[in-house]
Amino acid sequence: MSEAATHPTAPSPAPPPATEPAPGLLLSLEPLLREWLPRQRWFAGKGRPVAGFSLVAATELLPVGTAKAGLLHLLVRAHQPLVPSQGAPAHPGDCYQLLLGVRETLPPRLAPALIGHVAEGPLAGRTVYEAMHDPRLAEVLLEAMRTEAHVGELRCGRDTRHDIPEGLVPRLITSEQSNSSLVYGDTFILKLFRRVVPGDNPDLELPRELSLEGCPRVPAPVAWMVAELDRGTGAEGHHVLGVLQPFLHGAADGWELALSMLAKGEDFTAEARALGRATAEVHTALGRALPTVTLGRQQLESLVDGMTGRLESAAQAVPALRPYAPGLHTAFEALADLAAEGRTWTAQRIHGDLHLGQCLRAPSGEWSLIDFEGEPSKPLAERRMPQPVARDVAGMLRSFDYAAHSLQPPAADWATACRAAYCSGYADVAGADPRTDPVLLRAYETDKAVYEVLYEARHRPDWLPVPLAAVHRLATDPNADTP
Ligand SMILES: Nc1ncnc2c1ncn2[C@@H]1O[C@H](COP(=O)(O)OP(=O)(O)O)[C@@H](O)[C@H]1O
Ligand SMILES: O=P(O)(O)O[C@H]1O[C@H](CO)[C@@H](O[C@H]2O[C@H](CO)[C@@H](O)[C@H](O)[C@H]2O)[C@H](O)[C@H]1O
Repeated sequence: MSEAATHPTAPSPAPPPATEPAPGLLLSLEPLLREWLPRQRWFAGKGRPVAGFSLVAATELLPVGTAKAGLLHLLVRAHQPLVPSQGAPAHPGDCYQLLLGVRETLPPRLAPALIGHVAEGPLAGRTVYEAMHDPRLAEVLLEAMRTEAHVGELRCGRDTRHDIPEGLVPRLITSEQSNSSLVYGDTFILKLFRRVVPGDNPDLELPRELSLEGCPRVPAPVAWMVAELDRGTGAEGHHVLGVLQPFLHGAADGWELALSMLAKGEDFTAEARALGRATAEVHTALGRALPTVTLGRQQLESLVDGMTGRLESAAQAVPALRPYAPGLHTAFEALADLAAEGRTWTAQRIHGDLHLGQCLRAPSGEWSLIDFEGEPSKPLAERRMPQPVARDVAGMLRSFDYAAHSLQPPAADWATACRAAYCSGYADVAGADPRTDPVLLRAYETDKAVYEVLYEARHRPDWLPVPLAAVHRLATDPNADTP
């Protein structure tokens, strides 16, 4: 550990025994949350008004009364009626993890973290802010994991094979994220999940399994924080709140790397091939570690029904997709035809949302895959189901196409070469080339492109032409995107 990576002053404050936050706490915070929460990038309920909040769990990690800076850990449910005008029943609402700092006054360096000033209730007169911006409070989280603290309903655990040094200096990473991550001394990264659901989060479950399998392609979880909630909280059960893993210092994000090499006219096929190998290594290890199943006719019919349903609802939501729907259906029908002929496929646990942005290349040139949460909008049970590996392969193939669209006109030959190299790399390790199963691959690429149309229409309308171009090809020429 380098000198610069350790804290020069006092040791981190240990989390105290649990204390019950004062009654009326949520009521006093509600006006601030109502204004602040919907503006956060990770807020999943955008576009639907928040009718109110309920407190699922509250833990004082540092007392808010006495210390200079208090730390409150809250799980808060945001209630959002689906169709308020029609008086529809209230949506149960998503549960969010909030880490709030509480001070008398906020020093200027923490101004960007401000949530607001509390007018009444137990915190009246105090300033509430995002605790992760405050190194003093971020240290408390690492210390809780280092000491395997149990505080209220919060439980920290760790893999004792890894040392967690004291006093690593924290910093919040600022990239666009669905969650929030803190880097400690360039040694560890702690991902704090924002929208939390009961059950095993695959972003902890799968990297742990891969680590036990000795698969080096995924950073192994070093520690974790969970909440064990009792009945009566409206969210009983086990909730994964955060995962600490080694920080791959100096690693390049696959998406950024692909764009920069493409812009410079540099060949990316060697990287694409290495990515194919890395994907296959992860799949092979997951296939060994966790159960695999055979998808027979019935399961394939329900797979095809899911794809068809997603296409129909995306076409409802995005008019530009409608002209292509009949052509896209043929991709799913072809899969249904194979199933009707008695063809079966193996399914296993996979990454579930693989694209170039989920791949990190270390300075050594080794690739790692991160972010095993799956598509966050899907229910947890669905994300944890075994699926054909072709789904991850299709995600990566779509990503090469996205990257090619960073140039105008799009670098179609670049994408074709990368897609082929990726499949070859995959075959080197897995022994089976994804291209030998074109019907399944086309069905998954079509499903992903349809998902992307909806995603871009909702989040980045300027990007909509990228998946729409793919949809056009996939709908009009079944062989157009064959790698
Ligand atoms: N182990 C790691 N080492 C270095 N950087 C990482 C690591 N894990 C994540 N990151 C960085 O953090 C960003 C967000 O991580 P990710 O797991 O994708 O979070 P989210 O689910 O919030 O999008 C990544 O794009 C990457 O740049
Ligand atoms: O960030 P997440 O992992 O939650 O994924 C979502 O956002 C991605 C964009 O950030 C989106 O990916 C799409 O755009 C990427 C380029 O920005 C491209 O590499 C991917 O292939 C493409 O699907 C992803 O679909 C969405 O779930």
